[in-house]
Amino acid sequence: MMPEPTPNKDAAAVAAEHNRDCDFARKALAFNHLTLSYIARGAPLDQLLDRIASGFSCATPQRMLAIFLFDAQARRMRIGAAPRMAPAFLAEVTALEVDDPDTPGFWSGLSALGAPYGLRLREMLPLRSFAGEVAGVLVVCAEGQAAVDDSVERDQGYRDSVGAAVSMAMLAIERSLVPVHVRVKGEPPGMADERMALAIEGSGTGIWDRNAVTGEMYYSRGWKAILGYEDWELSSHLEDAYQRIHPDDLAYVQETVRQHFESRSDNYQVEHRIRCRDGSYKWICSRGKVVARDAQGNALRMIGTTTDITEIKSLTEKLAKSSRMLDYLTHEIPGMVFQFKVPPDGRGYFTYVSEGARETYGLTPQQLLESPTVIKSVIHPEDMPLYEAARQAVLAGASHWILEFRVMPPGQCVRWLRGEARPRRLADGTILWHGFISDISQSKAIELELQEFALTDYLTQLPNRRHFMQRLLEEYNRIQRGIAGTAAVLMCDLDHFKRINDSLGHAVGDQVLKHFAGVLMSQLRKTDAAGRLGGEEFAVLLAGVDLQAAAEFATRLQNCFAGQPLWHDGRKVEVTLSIGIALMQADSAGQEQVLRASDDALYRAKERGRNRFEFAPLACVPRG
Ligand SMILES: Nc1nc2c(ncn2[C@@H]2O[C@H](COP(=O)(O)OP(=O)(O)OP(=O)(O)O)[C@@H](O)[C@H]2O)c(=O)[nH]1
Repeated sequence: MMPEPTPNKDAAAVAAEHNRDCDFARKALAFNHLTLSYIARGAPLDQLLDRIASGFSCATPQRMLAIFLFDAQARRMRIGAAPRMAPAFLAEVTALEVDDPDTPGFWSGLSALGAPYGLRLREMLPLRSFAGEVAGVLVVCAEGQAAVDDSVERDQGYRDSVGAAVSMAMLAIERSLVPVHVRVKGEPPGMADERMALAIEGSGTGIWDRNAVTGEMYYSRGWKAILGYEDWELSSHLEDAYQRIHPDDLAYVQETVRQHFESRSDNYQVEHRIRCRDGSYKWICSRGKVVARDAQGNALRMIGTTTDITEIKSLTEKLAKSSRMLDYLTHEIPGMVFQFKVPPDGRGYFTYVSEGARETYGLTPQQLLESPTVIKSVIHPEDMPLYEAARQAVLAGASHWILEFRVMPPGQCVRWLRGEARPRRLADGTILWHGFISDISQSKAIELELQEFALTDYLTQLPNRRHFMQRLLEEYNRIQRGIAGTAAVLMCDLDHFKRINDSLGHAVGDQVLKHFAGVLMSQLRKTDAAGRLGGEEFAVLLAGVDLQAAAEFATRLQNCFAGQPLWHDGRKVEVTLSIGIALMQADSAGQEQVLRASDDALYRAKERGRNRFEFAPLACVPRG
């Protein structure tokens, strides 16, 4: 109760004190209401008594409150709640033998026990059951050796607190005596089909029921369990419910509810975060529906279910992450990543194509997904047989796929691509190919350049020995297979070339070699070939000719070379040419042997005075 104002206090001080008292009374009332609602919902007795004792200690810090429960059979006390009291003292209390806690003798005994611990017993009130039996005692103690300020006990607020604590403790004790099955009877309100509700609860889903007019909420036991609450916990106020929703999700939830209340959606469905008892957040999915409206269409009642989707959310997030990662990888790496599926029926199709399809084939991923044959429209015609053969091999179940081929996307220049893929065989016979297409145009250009470099004589730009010998072998094979007739092989050597080097210098010698190469090339047909075999030695292959035609060519070449001499410092650099000729035919032992025979003939031409040609006698060309 509010103390009487003293005459020397000014009005402001009195008002402040009054406000403090009102505030205190409001808080105490709210605390007691909540405790009573916990009692009504059957919260465990120990937790209730603890709440009552702690609440009292908060309101009256000068005193300590303990509740001891009496077991008449064992004539012992057990601790109901005793926050802040020494464990040794409590141990002695439980060891104390009590005939009847409702006697002055018990008071003295308990006082004596507390004294050594600095506890001075101020009140001891019996807690009676409805049947009138003493079920326990509520004890209030002062602490310390100093003189006790007994004005505390005279304060009406204190008296009210003690009274409330006693009443609530008695209620809690009485409630704890009611069998459980009696307590759960009658809930949940508004659940027409209890079995259905139980089934839903059994599946880990919670049920809620909202009075849309008063804002009162009913939560099922399962709903509370999702958030880690006991069945007797949680208030039924809508404001409290909204406070549990993650602040970032609140507006979205409220807006969705509003829309459903206004009949703008058939169902209410939200996914949001909600605060649990331990302060952590869970993701939940709530689905519901307004089940009753008034004549004006205003929502009266809404029922729904809540499912914990935290794990699904985290899995979804993980999946999204790896999918994003895949996208980043396939988008950022130049080239096209794909998955190609070949079912047992042998008709293959793409199941995944990355964005790289645009830069490789000049086609969209969608085009490839719709039909893999669209690729054929951009394959270089010369590489089509190669590509088709590789495709057939893939469909037939090859063990790998590696192919370098050219494409000509519309409006773009020719590009070299390299494809590589490996198969994975599934149990049903399906083969999944995973592969990668890269644009190798740049490296291919370098490779071709190097190839050219490796096969070309740097000075004259004629094929070098290796290249010429390849060409000679090809022609020999053609003759062997009967595709071509005879061919002539000519070995040409500049006469006294050393003298030019010695007299005019090596650089002029180089120019003479280049000049001769030019003259030689000018005399060749497309089907012929020439090469610089080394030094001032050149070889010529005249396809499809006999010795007569070869002799005519040799004469023409010599005349041509003589008729177009190189000029140096205003003077002609006159060089003549010796040639040895051998015939390559079907029965020749090999291209090397034919070349050697022409070389022998050249040697004879040199011997016989140079600037002339000689035939290798047919008998001298080894036969196979
Ligand atoms: N300038 C220049 N000279 C070269 C090159 N390769 C070889 N030679 C020279 O060609 C000359 C060939 O001399 P020899 O083998 O004696 O032949 P020759 O002087 O032509 O005499 P015959 O062949 O017997 O008519 C040597 O002096 C080589 O150094 C080259 O790439 N450039």
